[in-house]
Amino acid sequence: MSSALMNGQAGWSSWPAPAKLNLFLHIVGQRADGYHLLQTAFQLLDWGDSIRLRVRADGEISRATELPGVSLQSDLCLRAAKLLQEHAATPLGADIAVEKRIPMGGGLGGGSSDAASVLVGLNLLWQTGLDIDTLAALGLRLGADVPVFVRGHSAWAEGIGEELTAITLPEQVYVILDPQVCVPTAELFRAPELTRNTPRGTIRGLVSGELVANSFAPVVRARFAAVDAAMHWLDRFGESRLSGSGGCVFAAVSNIEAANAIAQQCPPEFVVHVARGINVSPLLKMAHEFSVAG
Ligand SMILES: C[C@@](CO)(OP(=O)(O)O)[C@H](O)COP(=O)(O)OP(=O)(O)OC[C@H]1O[C@@H](n2ccc(N)nc2=O)[C@H](O)[C@@H]1O
Ligand SMILES: Nc1ncnc2c1ncn2[C@@H]1O[C@H](COP(=O)(O)OP(=O)(O)O)[C@@H](O)[C@H]1O
Repeated sequence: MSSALMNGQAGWSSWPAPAKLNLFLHIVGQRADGYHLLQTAFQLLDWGDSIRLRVRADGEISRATELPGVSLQSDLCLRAAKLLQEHAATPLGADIAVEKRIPMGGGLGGGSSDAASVLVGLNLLWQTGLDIDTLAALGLRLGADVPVFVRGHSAWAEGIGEELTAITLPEQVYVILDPQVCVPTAELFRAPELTRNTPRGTIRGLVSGELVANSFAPVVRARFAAVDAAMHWLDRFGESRLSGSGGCVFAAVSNIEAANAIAQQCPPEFVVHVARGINVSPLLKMAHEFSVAG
Protein backbone atom coordinates (compact mmCIF):
# COMPACT_ATOMS: atom_id res chain seq x y z
CA MET A 1 0.00 0.00 0.00
CA SER A 2 1.23 3.52 -0.79
CA SER A 3 2.66 5.24 2.27
CA ALA A 4 0.70 8.37 1.18
CA LEU A 5 -2.46 6.53 2.15
CA MET A 6 -1.24 5.75 5.65
CA ASN A 7 -1.81 8.46 8.23
CA GLY A 8 1.51 8.37 10.01
CA GLN A 9 0.79 5.93 12.83
CA ALA A 10 1.99 2.39 12.33
CA GLY A 11 -0.44 0.37 10.25
CA TRP A 12 -3.35 2.80 10.37
CA SER A 13 -5.13 4.11 7.29
CA SER A 14 -7.76 6.84 7.27
CA TRP A 15 -11.09 6.60 5.40
CA PRO A 16 -13.60 9.45 4.93
CA ALA A 17 -17.26 8.93 5.93
CA PRO A 18 -19.29 11.82 4.46
CA ALA A 19 -22.62 13.04 5.82
CA LYS A 20 -25.77 13.19 3.66
CA LEU A 21 -28.83 15.38 3.38
CA ASN A 22 -32.23 14.17 2.23
CA LEU A 23 -33.16 16.95 -0.20
CA PHE A 24 -36.77 15.76 0.05
CA LEU A 25 -38.38 12.65 1.49
CA HIS A 26 -41.81 11.27 0.57
CA ILE A 27 -43.21 8.25 2.38
CA VAL A 28 -45.28 6.62 -0.33
CA GLY A 29 -46.36 3.30 1.23
CA GLN A 30 -45.51 0.48 3.57
CA ARG A 31 -44.29 -3.09 3.00
CA ALA A 32 -45.95 -6.13 4.57
CA ASP A 33 -43.02 -6.36 7.05
CA GLY A 34 -43.71 -2.81 8.28
CA TYR A 35 -40.79 -1.12 6.52
CA HIS A 36 -41.80 2.07 4.74
CA LEU A 37 -41.51 2.70 1.03
CA LEU A 38 -40.08 6.07 0.31
CA GLN A 39 -38.69 8.35 -2.30
CA THR A 40 -35.77 10.56 -1.43
CA ALA A 41 -32.73 12.30 -2.87
CA PHE A 42 -29.49 11.59 -1.03
CA GLN A 43 -27.13 14.54 -1.35
CA LEU A 44 -23.62 13.61 -0.18
CA LEU A 45 -21.63 16.36 1.56
CA ASP A 46 -17.96 17.35 1.60
CA TRP A 47 -18.02 17.11 5.39
CA GLY A 48 -18.28 14.14 7.73
CA ASP A 49 -16.57 11.65 10.03
CA SER A 50 -13.19 9.95 9.58
CA ILE A 51 -12.60 6.28 10.19
CA ARG A 52 -9.16 4.87 10.91
CA LEU A 53 -8.52 1.18 10.34
CA ARG A 54 -5.63 -1.10 11.30
CA VAL A 55 -5.50 -4.76 10.32
CA ARG A 56 -5.00 -7.33 13.08
CA ALA A 57 -3.63 -10.79 12.43
CA ASP A 58 -5.42 -12.34 15.45
CA GLY A 59 -8.95 -12.00 14.03
CA GLU A 60 -10.14 -9.65 16.82
CA ILE A 61 -12.37 -6.71 15.91
CA SER A 62 -11.98 -3.95 18.40
CA ARG A 63 -12.85 -0.28 18.71
CA ALA A 64 -10.00 2.05 19.54
CA THR A 65 -12.18 5.07 20.38
CA GLU A 66 -15.24 5.42 22.61
CA LEU A 67 -18.56 6.32 21.04
CA PRO A 68 -20.58 7.85 23.88
CA GLY A 69 -23.96 6.13 24.32
CA VAL A 70 -23.23 3.43 21.74
CA SER A 71 -22.68 -0.06 23.16
CA LEU A 72 -20.26 -2.51 21.54
CA GLN A 73 -23.23 -4.58 20.32
CA SER A 74 -24.93 -1.67 18.57
CA ASP A 75 -21.78 0.00 17.19
CA LEU A 76 -22.36 0.06 13.43
CA CYS A 77 -18.60 0.06 12.69
CA LEU A 78 -18.03 -3.13 14.70
CA ARG A 79 -21.16 -4.71 13.23
CA ALA A 80 -20.02 -3.85 9.69
CA ALA A 81 -16.56 -5.33 10.29
CA LYS A 82 -18.00 -8.54 11.79
CA LEU A 83 -20.48 -8.95 8.96
CA LEU A 84 -17.74 -8.62 6.35
CA GLN A 85 -15.41 -10.91 8.29
CA GLU A 86 -18.08 -13.62 8.48
CA HIS A 87 -19.23 -13.21 4.89
CA ALA A 88 -15.71 -13.30 3.46
CA ALA A 89 -14.50 -15.92 5.98
CA THR A 90 -11.24 -14.06 6.55
CA PRO A 91 -9.03 -14.90 9.54
CA LEU A 92 -8.00 -11.21 9.80
CA GLY A 93 -9.37 -8.68 12.30
CA ALA A 94 -9.17 -4.91 12.75
CA ASP A 95 -8.85 -2.02 15.16
CA ILE A 96 -11.35 0.71 14.33
CA ALA A 97 -11.19 4.35 15.42
CA VAL A 98 -13.87 6.94 14.64
CA GLU A 99 -13.37 10.68 14.57
CA LYS A 100 -16.98 11.71 15.06
CA ARG A 101 -18.20 15.02 13.65
CA ILE A 102 -21.66 14.09 12.33
CA PRO A 103 -24.22 14.46 15.15
CA MET A 104 -25.72 11.11 16.18
CA GLY A 105 -29.40 10.63 15.41
CA GLY A 106 -29.35 13.87 13.44
CA GLY A 107 -30.71 12.56 10.12
CA LEU A 108 -27.32 13.10 8.46
CA GLY A 109 -26.55 9.37 8.17
CA GLY A 110 -23.39 9.34 10.29
CA GLY A 111 -23.69 5.79 11.61
CA SER A 112 -24.60 4.46 8.17
CA SER A 113 -21.70 6.28 6.52
CA ASP A 114 -19.25 5.04 9.16
CA ALA A 115 -20.46 1.46 8.53
CA ALA A 116 -20.09 1.89 4.75
CA SER A 117 -16.53 3.19 5.12
CA VAL A 118 -15.63 0.21 7.30
CA LEU A 119 -17.07 -2.20 4.70
CA VAL A 120 -15.27 -0.53 1.78
CA GLY A 121 -12.02 0.05 3.70
CA LEU A 122 -11.70 -3.41 5.22
CA ASN A 123 -12.66 -5.11 1.95
CA LEU A 124 -9.54 -3.51 0.49
CA LEU A 125 -7.27 -3.90 3.53
CA TRP A 126 -8.26 -7.54 4.06
CA GLN A 127 -8.11 -8.16 0.30
CA THR A 128 -11.46 -9.92 0.51
CA GLY A 129 -12.27 -8.77 -3.04
CA LEU A 130 -16.05 -8.37 -2.73
CA ASP A 131 -17.68 -6.24 -5.44
CA ILE A 132 -19.69 -3.10 -4.73
CA ASP A 133 -23.08 -4.84 -5.23
CA THR A 134 -22.17 -7.42 -2.59
CA LEU A 135 -20.91 -4.74 -0.18
CA ALA A 136 -24.10 -2.69 -0.72
CA ALA A 137 -26.25 -5.78 -0.02
CA LEU A 138 -24.26 -6.47 3.17
CA GLY A 139 -24.68 -2.79 4.11
CA LEU A 140 -28.45 -3.00 3.67
CA ARG A 141 -28.50 -5.62 6.43
CA LEU A 142 -27.07 -2.96 8.75
CA GLY A 143 -29.41 -0.12 7.75
CA ALA A 144 -31.48 1.25 4.88
CA ASP A 145 -29.12 4.21 4.47
CA VAL A 146 -25.88 2.20 4.19
CA PRO A 147 -25.99 1.23 0.45
CA VAL A 148 -25.88 4.82 -0.85
CA PHE A 149 -22.67 5.45 1.10
CA VAL A 150 -21.13 2.18 -0.16
CA ARG A 151 -21.95 3.12 -3.76
CA GLY A 152 -20.56 6.60 -3.14
CA HIS A 153 -22.70 8.75 -5.41
CA SER A 154 -25.49 11.22 -4.65
CA ALA A 155 -28.65 9.41 -5.65
CA TRP A 156 -32.37 9.30 -6.19
CA ALA A 157 -33.70 6.51 -3.98
CA GLU A 158 -36.84 4.40 -3.86
CA GLY A 159 -37.87 1.18 -2.12
CA ILE A 160 -36.69 1.46 1.49
CA GLY A 161 -33.82 3.62 0.27
CA GLU A 162 -31.82 0.88 -1.46
CA GLU A 163 -33.09 1.22 -5.06
CA LEU A 164 -30.59 3.83 -6.14
CA THR A 165 -30.18 5.89 -9.29
CA ALA A 166 -27.01 7.99 -9.29
CA ILE A 167 -27.78 11.65 -9.99
CA THR A 168 -25.55 14.62 -10.68
CA LEU A 169 -26.77 17.70 -8.87
CA PRO A 170 -25.44 21.26 -8.74
CA GLU A 171 -22.79 21.29 -5.97
CA GLN A 172 -24.81 23.65 -3.80
CA VAL A 173 -23.67 25.17 -0.48
CA TYR A 174 -25.83 24.34 2.54
CA VAL A 175 -26.19 25.80 6.01
CA ILE A 176 -27.04 22.96 8.39
CA LEU A 177 -28.42 23.55 11.88
CA ASP A 178 -28.20 20.90 14.55
CA PRO A 179 -30.83 21.62 17.22
CA GLN A 180 -29.04 19.02 19.38
CA VAL A 181 -31.95 16.65 19.70
CA CYS A 182 -31.47 12.97 18.93
CA VAL A 183 -34.54 11.88 16.97
CA PRO A 184 -35.24 8.13 17.21
CA THR A 185 -35.79 7.05 13.58
CA ALA A 186 -37.71 3.84 14.35
CA GLU A 187 -40.12 5.70 16.65
CA LEU A 188 -40.79 8.34 14.00
CA PHE A 189 -41.56 5.65 11.40
CA ARG A 190 -44.08 4.20 13.90
CA ALA A 191 -45.82 7.56 14.53
CA PRO A 192 -49.59 7.17 13.98
CA GLU A 193 -49.86 10.72 12.64
CA LEU A 194 -47.20 10.15 9.92
CA THR A 195 -48.54 10.55 6.36
CA ARG A 196 -47.78 7.32 4.52
CA ASN A 197 -49.38 7.99 1.14
CA THR A 198 -47.58 11.09 -0.11
CA PRO A 199 -47.89 11.33 -3.92
CA ARG A 200 -44.86 10.18 -5.88
CA GLY A 201 -42.43 12.70 -7.33
CA THR A 202 -40.03 12.49 -10.25
CA ILE A 203 -36.34 13.24 -10.78
CA ARG A 204 -37.49 16.03 -13.10
CA GLY A 205 -39.44 17.53 -10.16
CA LEU A 206 -36.32 17.34 -8.00
CA VAL A 207 -34.17 19.07 -10.59
CA SER A 208 -36.74 21.85 -11.11
CA GLY A 209 -36.85 22.49 -7.35
CA GLU A 210 -40.47 21.38 -6.81
CA LEU A 211 -39.57 18.50 -4.52
CA VAL A 212 -38.53 19.84 -1.12
CA ALA A 213 -41.09 18.37 1.31
CA ASN A 214 -40.22 15.81 3.98
CA SER A 215 -43.05 13.57 5.24
CA PHE A 216 -41.44 13.49 8.70
CA ALA A 217 -41.33 17.29 9.06
CA PRO A 218 -44.83 17.95 10.50
CA VAL A 219 -44.44 15.09 13.00
CA VAL A 220 -40.92 16.06 14.09
CA ARG A 221 -41.78 19.77 14.36
CA ALA A 222 -44.79 18.98 16.55
CA ARG A 223 -42.83 16.63 18.81
CA PHE A 224 -39.50 18.49 19.06
CA ALA A 225 -39.81 22.24 19.75
CA ALA A 226 -36.07 22.77 19.10
CA VAL A 227 -36.40 21.43 15.54
CA ASP A 228 -39.37 23.71 14.92
CA ALA A 229 -37.39 26.68 16.27
CA ALA A 230 -34.38 25.84 14.08
CA MET A 231 -36.60 25.70 10.97
CA HIS A 232 -38.21 29.03 11.84
CA TRP A 233 -34.80 30.65 12.29
CA LEU A 234 -33.40 29.24 9.06
CA ASP A 235 -36.50 30.30 7.09
CA ARG A 236 -35.24 33.87 7.38
CA PHE A 237 -32.39 33.01 5.00
CA GLY A 238 -33.88 30.36 2.69
CA GLU A 239 -36.51 27.63 2.66
CA SER A 240 -35.61 25.34 5.57
CA ARG A 241 -35.90 21.56 5.18
CA LEU A 242 -35.59 18.60 7.51
CA SER A 243 -32.98 15.91 6.71
CA GLY A 244 -34.16 12.31 7.07
CA SER A 245 -36.12 11.82 10.26
CA GLY A 246 -34.30 14.84 11.74
CA GLY A 247 -33.36 16.56 13.93
CA CYS A 248 -30.92 18.46 11.64
CA VAL A 249 -32.37 21.05 9.30
CA PHE A 250 -30.78 22.82 6.35
CA ALA A 251 -31.19 25.48 3.70
CA ALA A 252 -29.47 25.95 0.35
CA VAL A 253 -27.59 29.24 0.00
CA SER A 254 -25.89 30.90 -2.95
CA ASN A 255 -22.23 30.67 -1.86
CA ILE A 256 -19.77 30.01 0.99
CA GLU A 257 -19.57 33.69 1.99
CA ALA A 258 -23.35 33.91 2.40
CA ALA A 259 -23.32 30.64 4.35
CA ASN A 260 -20.57 31.84 6.69
CA ALA A 261 -22.42 35.12 7.27
CA ILE A 262 -25.55 33.18 8.29
CA ALA A 263 -23.47 30.83 10.46
CA GLN A 264 -22.02 33.76 12.38
CA GLN A 265 -25.50 34.89 13.42
CA CYS A 266 -26.57 31.44 14.59
CA PRO A 267 -28.09 31.43 18.10
CA PRO A 268 -26.06 29.46 20.68
CA GLU A 269 -28.73 26.76 21.13
CA PHE A 270 -28.00 25.43 17.62
CA VAL A 271 -24.74 24.01 16.31
CA VAL A 272 -24.16 25.24 12.78
CA HIS A 273 -22.24 23.58 9.94
CA VAL A 274 -21.51 24.85 6.46
CA ALA A 275 -20.99 22.17 3.82
CA ARG A 276 -21.08 21.75 0.07
CA GLY A 277 -23.03 19.08 -1.78
CA ILE A 278 -20.84 16.68 -3.76
CA ASN A 279 -21.82 14.15 -6.39
CA VAL A 280 -19.02 11.66 -5.77
CA SER A 281 -18.02 10.49 -2.30
CA PRO A 282 -14.43 10.97 -1.12
CA LEU A 283 -14.69 7.33 0.02
CA LEU A 284 -14.98 6.24 -3.62
CA LYS A 285 -11.96 8.36 -4.54
CA MET A 286 -9.96 6.95 -1.63
CA ALA A 287 -10.89 3.38 -2.57
CA HIS A 288 -9.80 4.04 -6.13
CA GLU A 289 -6.45 5.54 -5.02
CA PHE A 290 -5.92 2.57 -2.73
CA SER A 291 -6.60 0.07 -5.52
CA VAL A 292 -4.30 1.90 -7.93
CA ALA A 293 -1.52 2.10 -5.32
CA GLY A 294 -1.85 -1.66 -4.87
C1 LIG B 1 -35.09 8.21 7.56
C2 LIG B 1 -33.81 7.94 6.82
C3 LIG B 1 -33.84 8.65 5.45
O1 LIG B 1 -32.61 8.61 4.79
O2 LIG B 1 -32.62 8.40 7.42
P1 LIG B 1 -32.17 8.93 8.90
O3 LIG B 1 -33.11 9.94 9.43
O4 LIG B 1 -32.12 7.69 9.78
O5 LIG B 1 -30.80 9.50 8.67
C4 LIG B 1 -33.66 6.42 6.54
O6 LIG B 1 -34.74 5.91 5.81
C5 LIG B 1 -33.47 5.57 7.76
O7 LIG B 1 -32.46 4.65 7.48
P2 LIG B 1 -31.58 4.02 8.67
O8 LIG B 1 -31.16 5.08 9.63
O9 LIG B 1 -30.50 3.21 8.01
O10 LIG B 1 -32.64 3.16 9.38
P3 LIG B 1 -32.65 1.60 9.73
O11 LIG B 1 -31.63 1.37 10.78
O12 LIG B 1 -32.61 0.79 8.47
O13 LIG B 1 -34.11 1.45 10.36
C6 LIG B 1 -34.46 1.83 11.65
C7 LIG B 1 -35.93 1.47 11.81
O14 LIG B 1 -36.74 2.40 11.06
C8 LIG B 1 -37.82 1.74 10.41
N1 LIG B 1 -37.71 1.95 8.95
C9 LIG B 1 -36.51 2.25 8.38
C10 LIG B 1 -36.42 2.48 7.04
C11 LIG B 1 -37.61 2.39 6.26
N2 LIG B 1 -37.60 2.62 4.94
N3 LIG B 1 -38.79 2.09 6.85
C12 LIG B 1 -38.86 1.86 8.18
O15 LIG B 1 -39.96 1.62 8.69
C13 LIG B 1 -37.73 0.28 10.81
O16 LIG B 1 -38.58 0.11 11.93
C14 LIG B 1 -36.30 0.10 11.25
O17 LIG B 1 -36.16 -0.89 12.21
N1 LIG C 1 -20.68 4.78 14.33
C1 LIG C 1 -21.87 5.28 14.71
N2 LIG C 1 -22.13 6.58 14.55
C2 LIG C 1 -23.33 7.10 14.91
N3 LIG C 1 -24.33 6.40 15.45
C3 LIG C 1 -24.13 5.08 15.64
C4 LIG C 1 -22.90 4.47 15.28
N4 LIG C 1 -23.02 3.19 15.57
C5 LIG C 1 -24.25 3.02 16.09
N5 LIG C 1 -24.93 4.14 16.15
C6 LIG C 1 -26.33 4.29 16.60
O1 LIG C 1 -27.15 4.62 15.48
C7 LIG C 1 -28.06 5.68 15.80
C8 LIG C 1 -28.39 6.50 14.54
O2 LIG C 1 -27.24 7.08 14.11
P1 LIG C 1 -26.99 8.15 12.97
O3 LIG C 1 -26.67 7.44 11.71
O4 LIG C 1 -25.97 9.09 13.47
O5 LIG C 1 -28.31 8.98 12.82
P2 LIG C 1 -29.43 9.05 11.72
O6 LIG C 1 -29.90 7.62 11.48
O7 LIG C 1 -30.46 9.93 12.33
O8 LIG C 1 -28.81 9.66 10.50
C9 LIG C 1 -27.35 6.48 16.89
O9 LIG C 1 -28.26 7.11 17.74
C10 LIG C 1 -26.52 5.42 17.61
O10 LIG C 1 -27.23 4.85 18.70
